[in-house]
Amino acid sequence: MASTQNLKEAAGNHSSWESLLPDFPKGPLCKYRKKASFNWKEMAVLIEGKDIIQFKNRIFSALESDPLFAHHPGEELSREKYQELTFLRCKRIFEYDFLTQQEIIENPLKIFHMVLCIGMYDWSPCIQYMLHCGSFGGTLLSTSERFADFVEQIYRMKVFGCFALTELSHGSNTKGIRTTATFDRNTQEFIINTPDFEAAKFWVGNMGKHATHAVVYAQLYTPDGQYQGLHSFLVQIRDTKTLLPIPGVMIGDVGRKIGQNGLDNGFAMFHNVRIPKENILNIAGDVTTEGKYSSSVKDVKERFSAALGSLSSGRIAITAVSMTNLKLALSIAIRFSAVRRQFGPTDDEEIPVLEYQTQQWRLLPYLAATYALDYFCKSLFENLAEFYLGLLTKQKSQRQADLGREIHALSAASKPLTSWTAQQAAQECREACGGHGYLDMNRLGEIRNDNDPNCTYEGDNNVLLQQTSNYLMSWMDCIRDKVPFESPFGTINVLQDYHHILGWKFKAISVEDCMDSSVPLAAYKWLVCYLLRESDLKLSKEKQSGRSDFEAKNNCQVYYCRSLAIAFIEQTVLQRYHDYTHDPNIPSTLQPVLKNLSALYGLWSLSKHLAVLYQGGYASGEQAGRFIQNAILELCYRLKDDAVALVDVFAPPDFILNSPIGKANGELYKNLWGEILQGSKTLNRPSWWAEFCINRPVTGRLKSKL
Ligand SMILES: CCCCCCCCCCCCCCCCCCCCCCCC(=O)SCCNC(=O)CCNC(=O)[C@H](O)C(C)(C)COP(=O)(O)OP(=O)(O)OC[C@H]1O[C@@H](n2cnc3c(N)ncnc32)[C@H](O)[C@@H]1OP(=O)(O)O
Ligand SMILES: Cc1cc2nc3c(=O)[nH]c(=O)nc-3n(C[C@H](O)[C@H](O)[C@H](O)COP(=O)(O)OP(=O)(O)OC[C@H]3O[C@@H](n4cnc5c(N)ncnc54)[C@H](O)[C@@H]3O)c2cc1C
Repeated sequence: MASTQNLKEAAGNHSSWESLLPDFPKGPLCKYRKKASFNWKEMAVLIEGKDIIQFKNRIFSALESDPLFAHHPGEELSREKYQELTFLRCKRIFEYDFLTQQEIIENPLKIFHMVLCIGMYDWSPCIQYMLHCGSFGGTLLSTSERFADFVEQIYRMKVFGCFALTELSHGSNTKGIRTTATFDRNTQEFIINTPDFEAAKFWVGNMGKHATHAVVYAQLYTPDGQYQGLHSFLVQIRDTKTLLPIPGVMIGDVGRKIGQNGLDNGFAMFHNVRIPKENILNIAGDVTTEGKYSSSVKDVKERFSAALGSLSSGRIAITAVSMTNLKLALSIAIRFSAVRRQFGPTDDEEIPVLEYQTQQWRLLPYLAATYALDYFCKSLFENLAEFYLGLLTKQKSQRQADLGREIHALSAASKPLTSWTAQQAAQECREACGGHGYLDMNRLGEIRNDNDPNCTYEGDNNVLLQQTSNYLMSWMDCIRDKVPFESPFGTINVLQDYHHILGWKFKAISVEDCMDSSVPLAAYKWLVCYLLRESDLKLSKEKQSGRSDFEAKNNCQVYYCRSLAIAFIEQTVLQRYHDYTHDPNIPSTLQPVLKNLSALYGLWSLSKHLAVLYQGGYASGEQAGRFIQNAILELCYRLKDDAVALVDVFAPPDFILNSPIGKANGELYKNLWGEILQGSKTLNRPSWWAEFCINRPVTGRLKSKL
């Protein structure tokens, strides 16, 4: 549903938008801006609302005016300097204190807008901040009152935190974690121990150089020798006055990474480190003074879910981080494509590369995906806020448990979908900008490399998709027995009509028929039901042929459960975006372009499943596939004149985007040339000039004499 406030503001008077969103400088992009079918400012107000636009402007201009955030063209920072700068910038975010508690309560979505604005500038300080306030602080905040005073220290940056789950030899398999926490009744302490280096905590963001405290996951043992499963503990790892390691803790940095090098990812080994009894995060279980394990959650599996529950918010955060990378990459590639000219119908008339069908087809579906995923992220964050409120208020209802399961299933698939889409888009945008896309200063390499770990951390994408398909498969008994069911956010309610939907067929009889997202949406509903049925059948067959549960599940992933999880999340994104774009309250000036985006996202995503649509009998004959392909091309064509304005809606200011070829004035060559000449060493003779001019090589001097 469209936000009523945003609808009112979009319908409001145009002059009030002007001060919020100043016009772009005149230049080569004006040609496309004039051709747009809608007013980009009206669209921005509809999508974000004035309050958020003002809030974002406040953050962007604070960063732009602050020398700590100044760009230094042509300068290459060492890793150590970059880590220092990242920390100083993170500290500055605390000094700005952009959000009051009251603002967070009134609109929790502002937290995410704030961090994403900072991430648009550079992901390193943003992720450092999120790990500290979100993964570390948020986990303690939602645990119990016991940590209230400590949480105060987190948000005042008196301590600095990290989240330590992964070990050198175990990441995805969290049950395989080998760090131990043994309760000592005599001293009322837990003893945290790393059995050997393969069980060292590894990859932990902030741990490498500066975190003072960690949420450490460990296997709990009570004094009776009983193993109580995976739990988390608050452990001090460095002295807050000296940043030297606490006795018994060996900590270090894992080294240079492919991206995000401002962040210090680290490792730690604990040699019988003692922590107070109160430092167990009593989310699902606790230990009494006598050393007895107590838990209100009787089921071991449920305790495990609760111990890992805080990962869902991280996965939703990463969904939003990836979607933001789409915005950055597309802003650059589309502005470039609208100005860059190559070839033309006549020798003396070259046309912008955006006019080429191939360029449109390579970029515009990602633009449509950005709009659909942006809307989805916000709706998912609202779902998370509802779940989080329940956690904070200690809800123990069945609904709260169901919310947790659904949030887990959604976040375990939304992270893969969005991070992979951004990964592919960043590469496509890089190539779409030709050689200039490969220049570091144009930022597409940085976006691609910084996005890359989104596919791995907070759970490897392929592993996470199994969680979503497990959740979907868990409804099969209800479906078979025709027992009514529903989920709190309604995302699985489509399965209520499973038997009926399986009889559906592709019905469109022309390309024009396919130009609305209702067509791909219907196909997706069938696809989800079909893949669910096939996955279930495959699992039964595997079991019947004598395979163990483990083997059977493993043999059902490729083409079955994995595809099911992907189809489900794409269908969910499309359903929400379709409903939004077809809301009768959307201004008529914006609805046509929004509907085109929705249709393009739906058809383009669906086109990757064409083989299955035919295989399962939903589509038959040549026409269905041809209609879908032609509709995609037609939508790309219809959207190409809107593309620049659509990017203007979400592109951050030039200072933040920091890409000469992506600047809002479209002066591609002037911007690029200017930036190159600003480099402090661009025109210098190399410092090693004498190696050529004086120390000439003696050809063959080192040739083997054998
Ligand atoms: C001013 C500012 C204030 C801000 C404060 C406000 C705070 C608001 C909170 C916002 C938080 C924002 C956080 C931002 C963070 C952004 C960080 C970005 C940078 C990234 C850093 C990276 C950090 C990391 O990588 S941490 C390490 C992550 N590691 C993993 O994710 C490991 C992946 N593996 C697993 O999770 C599991 O082992 C899994 C899921 C593969 C399961 O393995 P297994 O096969 O052993 O178990 P199952 O049998 O499948 O599961 C049993 C049972 O449990 C259920 N379950 C599992 N996980 C969850 C879960 N997370 N939630 C709920 N339920 C879960 C599972 O479904 C099963 O249930 P059944 O019903 O039995 O099927
Ligand atoms: C930049 C970065 C920052 C990180 N920050 C943190 C942090 O702050 N805190 C923290 O605790 N961790 C952190 N991590 C670790 C991260 O969470 C793990 O890397 C992630 O959970 C994946 O685990 P793994 O590396 O052990 O991969 P593995 O589990 O070893 O996976 C290797 C491959 O095997 C495949 N695979 C594994 N299991 C299965 C299966 N059952 N079925 C099919 N295929 C499978 C995977 O798909 C993958 O391709 C970070 C990682 C990175 C890269």
